[in-house]
Amino acid sequence: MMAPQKRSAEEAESLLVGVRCIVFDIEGTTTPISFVKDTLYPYVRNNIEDYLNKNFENADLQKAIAALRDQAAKEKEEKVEGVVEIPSGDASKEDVVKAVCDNVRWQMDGDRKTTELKALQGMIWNDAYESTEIKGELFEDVGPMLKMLAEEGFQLYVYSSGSIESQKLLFTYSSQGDLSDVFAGYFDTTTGSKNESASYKKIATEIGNEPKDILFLTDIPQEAEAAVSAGLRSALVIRPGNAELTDEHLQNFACIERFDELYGDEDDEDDIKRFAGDNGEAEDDEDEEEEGDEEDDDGEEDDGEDA
Ligand SMILES: CSCCC(=O)C(=O)COP(=O)(O)O
Ligand SMILES: [Mg+2]
Repeated sequence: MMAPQKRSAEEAESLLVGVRCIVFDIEGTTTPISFVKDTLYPYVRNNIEDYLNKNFENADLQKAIAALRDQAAKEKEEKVEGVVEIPSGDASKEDVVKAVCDNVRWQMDGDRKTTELKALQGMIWNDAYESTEIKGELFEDVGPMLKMLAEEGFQLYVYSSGSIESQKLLFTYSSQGDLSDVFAGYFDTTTGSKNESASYKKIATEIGNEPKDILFLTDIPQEAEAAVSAGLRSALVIRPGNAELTDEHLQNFACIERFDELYGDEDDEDDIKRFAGDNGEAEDDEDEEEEGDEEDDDGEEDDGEDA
């Protein structure tokens, strides 16, 4: 196994030059996989039955159950092995609750990332976050770097398989305080699978930016490849507890271990701020003189109006 292509301050080029938007994956990127596997998922397993019994009449829960039922019926037709069906509305509450618990536990055993499963998980986590029984865990560089990037004018987004509701909960009730303000928007699998390039094209359209101006950060090479196929930039994030990357992935992608490595060497930092943060504000004279007739990465002369 090769050593990660770590970006030292002296030699690394910034990954942020020309970038306007940064899209963050959660599990393995902002948040330890262990938090998801050892805290969030067990909470669902341990509390699902209670949650269903207490909230059974709730309209949103009934919608989530109906979605799981439709998904299971479709997968039964497709002969998906082991699928647990959910009886229809005229079945007893007890039977429906049991089937939903079995279905959810079966899906979680396979770490499935289906929209239907993720929607119900998000609803169950709501109580845990609001009661502060759970706080969204983040790697220690995440909060400060998200705030700094947002202050510098980058538009920040989340794209995770977890439902948008659960993404908002994690960052609102995070171990580093309420970070929900730093994000301009959230995407989940209702936009499409994270392994498909079409999803990233949709995200670019929805946020109104050219794919080339968007950087996607993830721990999963297949997701990075899908983003790059859609014309986005992507870098792999290596965090403690993540799956090891192959030599090929380490060679093909920029890899970072912390978000401050996005900046590369310090000389680039002014250019990065100018591109991302200049929302039409004039540069001061000193900066303009220093820029001279530098060129942008698209080959055009830098007139300071990139952002
Ligand atoms: C949004 S927090 C819940 C994490 C989760 O359920 C999940 O599937 C995370 O997947 P990701 O796409 O962030 O790797
Ligand atoms: Mg991930």
